[in-house]
Amino acid sequence: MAVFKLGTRGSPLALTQAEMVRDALAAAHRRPASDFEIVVIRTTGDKVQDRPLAEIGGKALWTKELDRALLAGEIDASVHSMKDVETLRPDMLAIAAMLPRADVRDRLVGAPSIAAIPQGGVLGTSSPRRAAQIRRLRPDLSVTLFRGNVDTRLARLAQGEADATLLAAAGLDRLRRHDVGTPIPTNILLPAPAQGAVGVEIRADDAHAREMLRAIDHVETHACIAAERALLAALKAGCHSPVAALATIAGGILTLEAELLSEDGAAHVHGAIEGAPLDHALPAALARDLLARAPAAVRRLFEG
Ligand SMILES: NCc1[nH]cc(CCC(=O)O)c1CC(=O)O
Repeated sequence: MAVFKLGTRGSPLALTQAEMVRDALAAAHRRPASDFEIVVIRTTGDKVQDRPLAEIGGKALWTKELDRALLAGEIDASVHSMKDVETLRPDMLAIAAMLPRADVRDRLVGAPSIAAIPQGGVLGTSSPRRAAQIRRLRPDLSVTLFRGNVDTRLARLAQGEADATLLAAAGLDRLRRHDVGTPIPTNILLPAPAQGAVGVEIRADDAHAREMLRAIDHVETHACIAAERALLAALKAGCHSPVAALATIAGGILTLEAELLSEDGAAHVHGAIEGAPLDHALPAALARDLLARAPAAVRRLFEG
C-alpha cells in the first residue's frame, strides 16, 4: 500500500500532534510508522507573527494552505488543533477523527495565581477570550499582544514583556513542559471551544482515508468538539468575539457550558444545557438562550 501522507503546520506543537496521529494510526493498523509520512505545509498564520489573527484574516490562515494541499491530493489528511479550525469548512473536506482530548484547562505562567499578578500588571495574550476573562477578574490589568508559538510566548514573558501569560495546558504538555504554569480550573477560566483536541481532516469522498481514520476516532471527544463548534457556528462568533465553551460527557449525558463576554470582560453571560451527545438541537438552543440574555455590549460582538 502507498505511504499515507499526513499534512501539518511546521510549529513544534503541530509536528508533535502529527506524530501523535501517525503513532495512533500505526498502532491501530499494526503498521510501521514508516508507512506514514509527515508533510510540513507552511501557512500564512505561521509567516505573519506581528499582528492579531483576527486582523489578518482569522483562523482560515492556519488551514488554507493545508486545505489546498489536501484537495490537490498532495496529502491524504491534515492534522489540526481543532481550536484553530474555523467552523465553516469546505464541503469537499470532512473531519474524520479526533484523538482523545487532553487537559482542557489554561495554565497561568509568570504568577502562581490570578490574584498574585502584580497590581496594574500586564497579561500577554492574543486571545480575546483570555483577555476578557482576565480583565473581568482583574480590571486593573492591561493586555499586550502575544502571538507566535508556545516557545516564542514563553521567551517574551521571560524577557519581561508581560507579567503573566495564559497557555493551553494541552500544548504545554505535548511539548513536555509539564512543569510550566499553574492550571486554572474551568469554573474560573472556561476554555476556548475545542481546546485540547487534535482532529484529522480528509477529502470527504476518500473512502480509504475514512476507513484508516475510523480506527483512531475517539467518539466522546468527537461529540464534545462537534457540540462546541456547532455552538460557535450558531453564535456567528468571529475572531474578535470573546467566547468560551466546554462540552463534557458523563453517564451518557452531554453537558455544554458556555460564556460570552464583552471585550473588557465587564459584561458577560453564562449558560449550560444538557442532553443526548448527538442531539444537534442542543448547541443552537444554548446559543439562542445566551444571545437572548446577553447584555448589549456582549450581543453586538456576536450574530455576525
Ligand atoms: N491558538 C494557538 C493554539 N492552538 C492550540 C493550542 C494548544 C493545543 C490545544 O488546545 O489543543 C494553542 C496554544 C495555546 O493556546 O496555548
